[in-house]
Amino acid sequence: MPAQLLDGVKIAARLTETVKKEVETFQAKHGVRPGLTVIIVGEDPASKVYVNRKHKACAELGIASEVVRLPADIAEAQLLQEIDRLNGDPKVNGILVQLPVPKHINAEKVLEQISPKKDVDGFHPVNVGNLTVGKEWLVPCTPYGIVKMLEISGISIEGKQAVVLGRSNIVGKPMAMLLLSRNATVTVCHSKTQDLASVTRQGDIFVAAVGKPEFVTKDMVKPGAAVIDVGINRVGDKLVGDVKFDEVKEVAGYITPVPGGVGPLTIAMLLHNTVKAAQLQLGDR
Ligand SMILES: Nc1nc(=O)c2c([nH]1)NC[C@@H]1CN(c3ccc(C(=O)N[C@@H](CCC(=O)O)C(=O)O)cc3)C=[N+]21
Repeated sequence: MPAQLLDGVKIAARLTETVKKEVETFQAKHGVRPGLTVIIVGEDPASKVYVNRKHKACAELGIASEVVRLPADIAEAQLLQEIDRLNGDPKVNGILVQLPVPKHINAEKVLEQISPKKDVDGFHPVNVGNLTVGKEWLVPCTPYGIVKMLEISGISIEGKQAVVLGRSNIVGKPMAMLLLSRNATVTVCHSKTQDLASVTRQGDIFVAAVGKPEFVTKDMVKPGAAVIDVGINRVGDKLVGDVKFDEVKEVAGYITPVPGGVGPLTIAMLLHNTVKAAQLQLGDR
């Protein structure tokens, strides 16, 4: 029997409904709307698409959103200065610097410049540390969205074997932390893992976040597993995930499509984090 499809658009809409109520409560209490500023450096066309999506999603919810567009050749020091300005602006509750940034800019330094209370990506070392000690404060949007999707879909995590393929700071590592704190037995595997398929086949929950188009084949998947595809790879004019969807759906129990899976959840959790950041700054939490 083919896998049940996990519909990210539908689940994101549900999550967004909740955020909308949080925005209304916040506004009633404080008389202002939560505000998000996205900084985009240079002209990457894919980045533009994401940034427009975020902007639109904010508008629908009553979150004030601004986009700061900076030239690709901006000096690092100037970008850091711009972040400082936003750190000090009380109307700005969330700051997101769209990644990747041009090569002459040190991304790590940029992320560390953002005030941890405004770090809606959850990438600042303070927030990484919080997550690691079990304080879920501002949690990276993609893995957080995946946990919400599992919960809403009735896929239990506790006691399960969870396999995370990929160890990025953005997805793999925080994903592992979230699953671990929900009492899964977590394995993180990657490009240097020996006999990879025998490892990934252990996963009742299998999160693929390697950034290689259709890398995960059916022999790598445990029958009945929940397969979560984080990949967004442009192949020609097509968007494909890290999972070979057509064959893996025949063995998996649940599977997310690309597009329409994890991507929309990422946006929903960004909105959630923006409200949460605003609440933190105004002492609601
Ligand atoms: N600081 C930072 N934070 C990010 O969260 C961040 C980033 N930089 N840089 C780029 C990636 C990518 N990302 C996506 C978000 C939503 C979709 C999304 O909604 N995708 C739709 C459709 C995508 C399409 O049609 O192009 C889907 O999967 O159904 C995709 C990708 C956030 N990122």
